Amino acid sequence: MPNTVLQQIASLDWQSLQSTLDECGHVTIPALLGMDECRDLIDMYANESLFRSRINMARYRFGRGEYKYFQAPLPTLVQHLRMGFYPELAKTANRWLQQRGRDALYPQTLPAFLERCHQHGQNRSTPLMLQYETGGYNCLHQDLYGEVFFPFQVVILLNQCGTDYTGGEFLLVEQRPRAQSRGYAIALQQGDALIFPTQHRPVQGTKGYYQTTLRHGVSTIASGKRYSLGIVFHDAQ
Ligand SMILES: O=C(O)CCC(=O)C(=O)O
Ligand SMILES: [Fe+2]
Repeated sequence: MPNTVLQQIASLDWQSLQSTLDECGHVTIPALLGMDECRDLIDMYANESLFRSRINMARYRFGRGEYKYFQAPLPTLVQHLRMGFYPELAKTANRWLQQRGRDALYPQTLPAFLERCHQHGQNRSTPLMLQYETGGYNCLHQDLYGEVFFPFQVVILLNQCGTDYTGGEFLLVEQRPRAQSRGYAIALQQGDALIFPTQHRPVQGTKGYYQTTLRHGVSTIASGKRYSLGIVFHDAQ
């Protein structure tokens, strides 16, 4: 497979994406994947040999639906998405730390960051695919899998809202210190990638930056079946 996704990610307008991330904490990249790539990923879902484990969400009261963690080595497209997004998001992550008077923490490349995960006993791959049927949903949560975690993650919607399913919006809830929480309902289209914070983001206040806490989830699928791909950058314990 050619490195098209790597090239595509590298040629995005990162200056504009970075400033939206600074302002809003999250940003959508429309149609990063084409329909064929989305379909190929959905087809992978049935191939058990590609995954290390399958989670029935209702069993853990995580929601209603199912997800599977990819087995390492990751399929090329998934690996390229993880490799391609990491360096730019590491820059944002380090800039956010520096805004809050902290040292830059994130190495420039994904292999260097994963090496740190491995040193902390986090060896299991975390990119995942999720499948929800009518009535399915994903409770608000954070994807932290150990002491080491990357402050951004990416989700890509793999099928089409309105055609393949209805409902099922991506939800992001931002808890602000000493204030009420704010909710964002993000209606993604097939192939769209959404970058969002794993746990926190800095917000400029009158006396410098303060930190908000984020959780994400998915609203109820009113009809049909919804598929998504989650790119988590840290490996799991
Ligand atoms: O299905 C979704 O859109 C949400 C997936 C999710 O929770 C994740 O990628 O971490
Ligand atoms: Fe998640």
